[in-house]
Amino acid sequence: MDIRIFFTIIYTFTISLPPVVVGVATGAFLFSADLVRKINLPIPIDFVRAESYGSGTESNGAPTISFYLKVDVKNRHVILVEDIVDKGHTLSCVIAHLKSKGGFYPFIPSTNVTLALFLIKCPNHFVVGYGMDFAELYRNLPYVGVLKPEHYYTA
Ligand SMILES: O=P(O)(O)OC[C@H]1O[C@H](OP(=O)(O)OP(=O)(O)O)[C@H](O)[C@@H]1O
Repeated sequence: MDIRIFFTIIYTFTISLPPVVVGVATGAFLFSADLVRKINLPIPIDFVRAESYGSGTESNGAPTISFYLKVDVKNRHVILVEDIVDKGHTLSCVIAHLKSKGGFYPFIPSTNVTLALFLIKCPNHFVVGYGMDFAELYRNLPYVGVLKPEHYYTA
């Protein structure tokens, strides 16, 4: 059997396992919780922690990401759950890491990542609530709101 066909069969088999849900904490914790309760399968759920905004409203451009996944994502389909994408630094770091965990079958990455994003369209305002924060506050609001600039401008 051609080696590529062999690995494609293995890939098809492994990728047909139930997906692994990986939420990006902290912001995506409520969306992740709501999302997984709609999935009627015995699926593993885990989180990575990422932070680049600190207590301000601008990304520092270099997210601090802690990967302490308890779940093995190798050869699995990962549903990556994010609350919001702004500059995209966090997302690209996390995806690169997840893919590096999986290695490659010939020609095919063995860890597939699909993004489940909460805020797909967002006006150009600083939004909080439903997991999203300003200086660690407002995450528990049961809705998404716009933070008035007077709350974060000090000068
Ligand atoms: O596309 P980017 O510019 O990288 O920004 C998006 C990220 O910023 C926020 O996280 P934050 O750094 O505020 O940490 P938090 O999830 O703990 O609130 C948000 O939850 C995303 O993960």
